[in-house]
Amino acid sequence: MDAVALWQRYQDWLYYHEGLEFYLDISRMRFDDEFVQSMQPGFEKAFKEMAELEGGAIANPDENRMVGHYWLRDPDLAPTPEIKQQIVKTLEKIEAFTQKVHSGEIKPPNAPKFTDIISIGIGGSALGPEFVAEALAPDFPPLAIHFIDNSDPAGIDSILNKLKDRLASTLVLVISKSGGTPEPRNGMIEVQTAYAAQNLNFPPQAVAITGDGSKLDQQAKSEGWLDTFPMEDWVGGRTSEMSAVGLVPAALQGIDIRAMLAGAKEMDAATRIPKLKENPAALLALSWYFAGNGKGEKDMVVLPYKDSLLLFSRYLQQLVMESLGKERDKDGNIVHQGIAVYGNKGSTDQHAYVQQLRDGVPNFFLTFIEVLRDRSGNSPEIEPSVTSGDYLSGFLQGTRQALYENHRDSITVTIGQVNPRMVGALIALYERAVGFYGILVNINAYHQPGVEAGKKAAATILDLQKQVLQVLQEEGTALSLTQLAQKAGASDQVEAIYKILRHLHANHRGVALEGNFAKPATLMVSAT
Ligand SMILES: O=P(O)(O)OC[C@H]1O[C@](O)(CO)[C@@H](O)[C@@H]1O
Repeated sequence: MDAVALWQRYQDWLYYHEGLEFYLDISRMRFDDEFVQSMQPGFEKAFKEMAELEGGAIANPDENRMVGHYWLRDPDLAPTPEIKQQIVKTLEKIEAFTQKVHSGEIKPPNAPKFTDIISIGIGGSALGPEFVAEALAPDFPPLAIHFIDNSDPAGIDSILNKLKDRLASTLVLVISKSGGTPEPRNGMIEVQTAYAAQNLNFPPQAVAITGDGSKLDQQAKSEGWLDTFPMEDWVGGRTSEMSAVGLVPAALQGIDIRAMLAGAKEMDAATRIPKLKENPAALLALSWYFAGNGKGEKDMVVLPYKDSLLLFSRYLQQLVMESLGKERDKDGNIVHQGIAVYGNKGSTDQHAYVQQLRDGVPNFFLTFIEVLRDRSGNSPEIEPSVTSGDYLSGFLQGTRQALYENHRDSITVTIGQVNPRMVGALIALYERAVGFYGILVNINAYHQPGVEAGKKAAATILDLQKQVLQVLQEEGTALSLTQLAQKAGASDQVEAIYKILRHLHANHRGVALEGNFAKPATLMVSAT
């Protein structure tokens, strides 16, 4: 297609939302009218099912749950007055709590005000708050946030060391919908231990955000924690940014959560329109389907040309891959669905992997995210009539063009600026696009059965570790790995036992390994 035809295609397919100052350009996806026609029945179904979901249908049948993240930003849509009340009350409670923390009315026992937050959570209980903090937190927030989103002792130390002198004024948010996920539980215990080491009383500085009646909820209530906020049963982890999970940390950092909710509500309204060309989420889902042939054959590379949106691709990774990455469709057929997502930011990534994108294996499509406003205030000129922002903008256009010329398709999302309203809108846009795509490919986008397998296997390893340690202590003599496995009743688990022992040995955990480490079968193990 020549430049004139492309310009026409751009205009034919441009979606623009005036209220949000939001543009979606899918003109550089090479679908034709016949493809669009063929997708119409799928979209009819998607619009209908999405309306049912918003109306309170059990859209996650495996877990017998409603899917209600859309109600969080428009409580009038909630299917019952009780749910509506719950949403409104939680929001008011978050605002009242935040105001009191900021004013010092709610304060830690040994300091005049809270200065910092440690937010402990993983997956959907971390990625949204992390993305939003990076995108929107002011340079000097009322409370500075630090995330523990893993069970890595060195990572936890790094945060605790930085906060050593400020633990007395640090508020701890423990975020877990289930209240039983091991990583946040471990993080919480590590932080509690650090508080105890400084003779600080943990409960008056701790807040739980969790499902009603969960283990964490019970603990917070029985120990008299500072407060608890609910995570509703009908909100999934990866769509929880606009629930207390995302709103509490955002509000505490001074981010305008009402604006985030308003932006999401506006985008929800736009993506509720049952017409493909007038619905930006449907246009995204159409493009994803086209790119990967409805089978995820191409990866989604997300490249925001704005530093503050760095974590958007990481956030989308969970939203898209945990939602769409499914072995079976809704009829039980094996389909192995999904779309792989990666990316960081432009133009930075142009000097990392864009070489391969341009010239290498064509197994992806791109999503450029362009932000029109360069900065608040004026820019100095780097060269006559050229600013750094002009360069960034030029790099985006240039890369889009160079990739297209080499048959690499792309979507471009353009927004006026990165502010709470727009971040809310972007989250809402992708939540809906994922929902539509899930319906198009007939999978349940709201469960995550695959994650359970890894969790169960990890629990088995930890049980095996306990068994092995017990045998070693009882034996009191050096054993080969095979002997130890036999005595532990796990003859088929020699490799797992070897890895457990190697880790314990490296950490001086009462286990000595001797022999040739290049030939693990020769190793002898004893208790120290
Ligand atoms: O909030 P929770 O219950 O601790 O779960 C954390 C994450 O773990 C998962 O259940 C599985 O990874 C995610 O869906 C969820 O966001």
